[in-house]
Amino acid sequence: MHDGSGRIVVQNLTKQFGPVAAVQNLSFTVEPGSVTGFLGPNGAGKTTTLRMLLGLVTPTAGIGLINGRPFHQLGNPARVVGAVLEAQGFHPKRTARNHLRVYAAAIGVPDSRADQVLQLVGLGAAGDRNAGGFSLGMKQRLALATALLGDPQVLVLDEPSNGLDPEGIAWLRTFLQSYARSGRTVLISSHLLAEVEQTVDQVVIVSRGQTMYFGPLASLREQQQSRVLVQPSDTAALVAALQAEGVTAIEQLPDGRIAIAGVPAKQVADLALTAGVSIYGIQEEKADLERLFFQLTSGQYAASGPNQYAQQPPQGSGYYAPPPGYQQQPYQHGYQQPPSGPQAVQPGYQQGYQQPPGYQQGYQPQPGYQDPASGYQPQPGAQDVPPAQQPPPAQQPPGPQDPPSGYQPGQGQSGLGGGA
Ligand SMILES: Nc1ncnc2c1ncn2[C@@H]1O[C@H](COP(=O)(O)OP(=O)(O)OP(=O)(O)O)[C@@H](O)[C@H]1O
Repeated sequence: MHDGSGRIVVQNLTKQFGPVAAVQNLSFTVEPGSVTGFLGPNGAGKTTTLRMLLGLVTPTAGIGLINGRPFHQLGNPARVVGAVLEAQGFHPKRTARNHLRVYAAAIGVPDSRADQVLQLVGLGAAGDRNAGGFSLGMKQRLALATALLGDPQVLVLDEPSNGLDPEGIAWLRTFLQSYARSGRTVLISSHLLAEVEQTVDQVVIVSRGQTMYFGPLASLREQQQSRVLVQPSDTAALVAALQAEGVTAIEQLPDGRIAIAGVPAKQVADLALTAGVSIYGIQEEKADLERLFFQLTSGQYAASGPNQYAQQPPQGSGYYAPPPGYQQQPYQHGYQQPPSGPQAVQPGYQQGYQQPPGYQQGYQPQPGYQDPASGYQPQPGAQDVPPAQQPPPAQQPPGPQDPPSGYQPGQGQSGLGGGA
């Protein structure tokens, strides 16, 4: 039996697809009560990791656990984990309500749950419409509704904001935060930090299948450092003057300016004056999280050449500093060598999650839901279906409502926990 903790543990997960190292030694933990963002550029290995966690891909090495168990040992996984990997695969001629009823029957929850989850995701008025006519955003909501059918303790969503309009994104944010604050676990992937920045409490940032950062978003924010952007009359002379003063975090910008981190603008201007360099423009720039994210992940496809002014980044400043354990390479503009091994994950960030203020407010769990610590209870009605009458696990919903061709259990509407 699983431990009911709501905890996701990814331990040294590795997946090699022939020559492609999709995921390399990835480790992180997601605690209940939080929304965790799983972030990285296209091809970073996010989907592969989630698919391994959901038992859809066999790891080359390592393990993914939900409630202390691999997915296939969860019993009726749809009651533990709801997942959306792709908002695809709905039968186009099936109404949203019927789609949900098929899956409700497959996991042994009553038909009435279909209407409940339609309401939950804001599709209450669209239950009689065929899913084939849904917009991408509506399909995202329907996929989420499917994932919620089993009233799961853990939600795993791959790029859930795809196709949502701004109102939909705001709605999803509130929904996921409320869901987490009711004591559940939410893991969402995205390739855009900005998209989830206001939603997530902690982040796992991956690049080229490796962990670049794992910890609270607040700590990542604290690592930011402002830069001074300068347009000097003689760049080489100013760089030499800065380096003579021990200033090494200097970057050549494409527009001809140089960016200097770790020193105030006044010091740069004074140094320039002493060196006889005129300043045509100077500006203090507050680093934003997006740029830090880009710097952590840009190695994946970066093709920029070496920066002629590049020096070793300042240790511990957090601005360019990679996690402890990182083996320093000659620093290149826009390029960060990834860390190797689990020790690259910042140790302090693995500490227990602190419940955010307002915890237990917001999302109201289904009646009958109990805190995981006291044993997870399926929602009322679910247990009304005697085990003998329960349909077999939802490999394929039966009969005339068979999924469209190309459907694979666990894809698309994998609210059944990847095919349960
Ligand atoms: N079945 C597969 N066979 C071969 N290579 C694969 C397979 N699945 C994924 N890959 C490769 O593994 C790497 C990671 O892919 P993955 O889909 O996990 O990344 P991602 O971070 O989810 O990207 P995106 O944001 O674009 O969805 C990519 O290089 C991809 O081409």
